[in-house]
Amino acid sequence: MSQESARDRLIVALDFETVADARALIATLGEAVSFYKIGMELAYGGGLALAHELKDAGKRVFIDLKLHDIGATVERATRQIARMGVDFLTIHAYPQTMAAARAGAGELKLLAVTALTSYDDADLEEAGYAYGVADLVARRAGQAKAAGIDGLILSPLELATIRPLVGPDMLLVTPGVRPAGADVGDQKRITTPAQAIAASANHLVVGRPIIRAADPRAAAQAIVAEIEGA
Ligand SMILES: O=c1ccn([C@@H]2O[C@H](COP(=O)(O)O)[C@@H](O)[C@H]2O)c(=O)[nH]1
Repeated sequence: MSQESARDRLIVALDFETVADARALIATLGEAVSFYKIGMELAYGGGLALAHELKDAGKRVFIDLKLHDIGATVERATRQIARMGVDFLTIHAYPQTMAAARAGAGELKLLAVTALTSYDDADLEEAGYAYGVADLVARRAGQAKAAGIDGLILSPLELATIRPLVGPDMLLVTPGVRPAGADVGDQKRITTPAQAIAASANHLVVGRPIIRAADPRAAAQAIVAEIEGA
């Protein structure tokens, strides 16, 4: 059971083309949101600098760059990101990548991406994997724990089987979250916020259902209320 407040368990994905668009959303959300994710789209548009602004404003920051390269490069890139003083960084859950990131991370918390939430069994087979989603996520969860990784990115559908495997201290962070009736988009493995929290997610990552909502602040507050009531 997470000790964090419902508000602190929601991470809003700043999936915008420009820093100006991201700043406008952050201003709209105000105190309703305390934790933000900067992913590839915004990072490649100058958004990494926003991480410092967010930290200075007392927010928590998750850098979602899903590092994966030869070990030396991953270790050095992870060390650079750790110097930014952010809270979470994603890496792909390959053993070499996880070991290298661990070596560079210091106090920065690492989250290993097990199987993207836009993938189902057929997508994994097409990509050449010998495992379906359930087996691949379980295998990578075990490897991440052995590598001393702090947490996992997985879909809420895997929480019930993975939590007992990794124990209470591993951070389980789930994209693939949709309030009832929300547009699913390209996500394939989803639940509602309440279902994800009830299944032991520490944090939920939500993008479009908030950032593309007609009233993003109300959408975020509704998800925080759903987390609280779960
Ligand atoms: O497996 C993964 C890993 C990362 N993501 C990221 O989370 C958000 C989800 O956005 P929505 O708009 O709520 O679908 C997005 O930034 C992804 O890059 C993921 O969805 N699945």
